[in-house]
Amino acid sequence: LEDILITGGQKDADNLFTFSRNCYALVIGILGTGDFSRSLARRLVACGCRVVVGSRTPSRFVALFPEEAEVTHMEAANQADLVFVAVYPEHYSTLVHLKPALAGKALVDVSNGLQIKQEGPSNAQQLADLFPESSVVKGFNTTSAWTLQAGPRDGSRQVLLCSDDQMAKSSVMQLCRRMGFIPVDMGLLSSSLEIENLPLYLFPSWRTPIICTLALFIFFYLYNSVHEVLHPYITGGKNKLYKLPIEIVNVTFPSVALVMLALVYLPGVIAAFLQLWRGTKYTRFPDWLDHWLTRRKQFGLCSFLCAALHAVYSLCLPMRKSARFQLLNKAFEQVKAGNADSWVEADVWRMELYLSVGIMALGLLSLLAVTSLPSVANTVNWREFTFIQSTLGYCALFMGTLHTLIFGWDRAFLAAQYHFGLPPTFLLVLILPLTVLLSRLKCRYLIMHQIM
Ligand SMILES: NC(=O)C1=CN([C@@H]2O[C@H](COP(=O)(O)OP(=O)(O)OC[C@H]3O[C@@H](n4cnc5c(N)ncnc54)[C@H](OP(=O)(O)O)[C@@H]3O)[C@@H](O)[C@H]2O)C=CC1
Ligand SMILES: [Cu+2]
Repeated sequence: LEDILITGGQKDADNLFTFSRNCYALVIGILGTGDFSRSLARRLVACGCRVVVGSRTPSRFVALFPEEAEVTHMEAANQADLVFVAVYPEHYSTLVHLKPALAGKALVDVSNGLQIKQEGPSNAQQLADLFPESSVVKGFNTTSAWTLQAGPRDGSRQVLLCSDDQMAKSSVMQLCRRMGFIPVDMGLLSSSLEIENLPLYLFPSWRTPIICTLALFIFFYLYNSVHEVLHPYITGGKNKLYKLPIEIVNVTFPSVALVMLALVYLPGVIAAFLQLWRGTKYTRFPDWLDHWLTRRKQFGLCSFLCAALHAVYSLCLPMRKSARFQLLNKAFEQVKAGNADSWVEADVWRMELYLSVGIMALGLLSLLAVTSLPSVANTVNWREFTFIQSTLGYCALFMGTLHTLIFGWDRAFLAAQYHFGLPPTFLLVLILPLTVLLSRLKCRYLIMHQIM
């Protein structure tokens, strides 16, 4: 077996060698004259390949292709060593008359599905069934016509490829490198279903975090509107609708940011408790916890976005006309009352501390967000990464909680006076981070005493 593997490998290597040497002399066929075909032809011509384009009506489209490319009838595909099928899969069956011309050649299926498919056959497998004598390679569907045309400088460089025929796949990989892309071997043709689904996914790992952010935002926004707009209107007939676009949004964002940040660390705590409870770390977590643990980065980035927006909104608060009028009115009332000094030491200190802690929390969150980028994360080792993401993350959570505490403690009691009970906002915003912080300390204690 080893012998076969070695000689097989040698043969492959030889083939690759002759292929790469002949790449310039190689004839690449493209079926179809659509957007994809045009961009691909341009790219191939630019890297020195000979291109033959097969069309049902060549005369109509010849002007759209670079001069170096030959646009002829479909049957011309038999001149090519490797053929790209740039035709929609619905029309594959109209190509069957090319079966003899395409026999023994590598066919590249670049098509995308219209919807996410859980079960096969994929487009590439259907093409392979139609052309059993050709070797089908799936690839380039994740590369847009635009990327092909602009060249790989300005777009994604990875091209995912799969095929049952190792030789055909190697040739396409080689061609890929010639064109400046990075081929990624995805294995056998059965992977084609996954490759076809890839461009159709809509932020799959972001769905839960975004839904959570939106739900929390709506909840806190409604609560704050009732508290700050509806309540003064009903009890005092005051019109406070002007608060809706900025002030209410501004007090809503930090609550969402803090709860989302707590939700980054909560699953880790639950997981640690679960392991302690079970007395082992060698059992699987339930699916929901698994799902939650893998989405922590997205939760954190949503939290960062809310915190950053809160900072921008806060900076804009004094710019508003309403703030200026309120300031003037206050000043006038003060003059009328003959009060020369409105300095309140406790209020001053509270504001200074509250702002300072808030800025620190935002700074730490930015650090967490930046180090979550793959290119930055790759430059730190595992210990450094956990130090930043875990220790500094808890610091950010602590500072954020402190920020809310200093700002909101008297509001909570104020609201209690209005027979509102303790505002649920305040409760949720404080209880969740505090629980996480406390249980984290407890976990540390348990681990330190080697109970795990
Ligand atoms: N556009 C893009 O950015 C990308 C496209 N793709 C895939 O590439 C393939 C082609 O896409 P695109 O170039 O945009 O599509 P177009 O509609 O622009 O082109 C399709 C071409 O197919 C040819 N064709 C052959 N047989 C038939 C037939 N029976 N009926 C209709 N047309 C036929 C036509 O050329 P003629 O009239 O000369 O025969 C036509 O120009 C698709 O499978 C798509 O999923 C993949 C990634 C990106
Ligand atoms: Cu704040």
